[in-house]
Amino acid sequence: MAGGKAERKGRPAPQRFQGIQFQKSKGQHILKNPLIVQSIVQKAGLKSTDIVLEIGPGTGNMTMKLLEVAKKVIAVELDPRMVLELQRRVQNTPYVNHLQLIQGDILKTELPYFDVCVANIPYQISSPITFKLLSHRPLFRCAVIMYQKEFAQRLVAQPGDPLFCRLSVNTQLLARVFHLLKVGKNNFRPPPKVDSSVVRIEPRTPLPPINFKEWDGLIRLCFNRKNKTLGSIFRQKPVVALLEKNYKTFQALQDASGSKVQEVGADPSLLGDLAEDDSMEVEGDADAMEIMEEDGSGDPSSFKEKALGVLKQGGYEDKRSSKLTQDDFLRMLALFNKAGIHFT
Ligand SMILES: C[S@@+](CC[C@H](N)C(=O)[O-])C[C@H]1O[C@@H](n2cnc3c(N)ncnc32)[C@H](O)[C@@H]1O
Repeated sequence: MAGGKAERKGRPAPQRFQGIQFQKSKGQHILKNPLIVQSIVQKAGLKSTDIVLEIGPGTGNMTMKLLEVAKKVIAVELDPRMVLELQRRVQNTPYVNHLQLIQGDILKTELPYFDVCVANIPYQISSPITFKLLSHRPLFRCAVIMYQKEFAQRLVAQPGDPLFCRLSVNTQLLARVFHLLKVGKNNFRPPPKVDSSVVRIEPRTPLPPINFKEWDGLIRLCFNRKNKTLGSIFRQKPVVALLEKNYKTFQALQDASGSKVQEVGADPSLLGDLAEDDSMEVEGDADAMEIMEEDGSGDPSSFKEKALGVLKQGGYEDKRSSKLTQDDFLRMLALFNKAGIHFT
């Protein structure tokens, strides 16, 4: 049994399984409650024809259940000790030819074709793996993934929720997301410090025909200070300077080409960029920007007035990003781009 003897001198005994010591640096928290494993597999709604991608199978508690239902499981595991353990576990079972085990880092692995992804992932790769899946083509049917509870809450947060953020907007642009199940820390061995939640992700198809770099530029800017009005964000000197620079570059490109510059369409390879979980990188910190905010009494023909004019036209000037819907952001981006204002 994992853990072996009880605690020695107040230190928790090392957590082991079949001689394997679990490594926190690899997010190795094994799901030990069979009822939770069963519930996750059942909520994935698998068909007997499905190819399932499992990320981080570990010792294979979920893998064995997936093999009972799916046609094939492709499991990508970083730790060679876990790969050996899972190979040992599946051999001499009827499923041995239905499991393809790949040893490697899922973030560096070219994803194979799969219908459904089911995974209890290491939480440190939550954001990049979510966007890697969502930029994979052909699209999968759904993903049922265990995340740290707070991350899951941000994924599904709606406008007006305190946790509504750039992650919520970007994920929900690409997929419908549903909270399925809360999972307490004691269902894992060793127990992590945080609670967990299982989320279902269904990719949207087709995606809105927008340039994702432009989209992300706008969303970063808006969520840099999500509780400020958009009018106040677009009055900040560094923001005005950045947008004006983009504007001039775009105009120059148009002049040089002698025609309208082609907009980049909905290219899924650009989706990976949405994974970075920080806010807009306009030079200067938020407090400094407060001081640098323009007073609004400037030259009406200035670039700042042009940008504010777009906000007014759409009725956004007094709105806050924390309360805006996906459609609001899409409409705002279209208005800015129509006025020649760009975010990349
Ligand atoms: C939270 S454990 C889940 C284990 C098992 N699926 C379960 O539910 O009991 C995460 C697993 O992902 C593996 N892992 C960590 N980083 C990984 C990566 N970058 N690529 C693939 N697997 C990874 C760990 O070695 C570990 O086995």
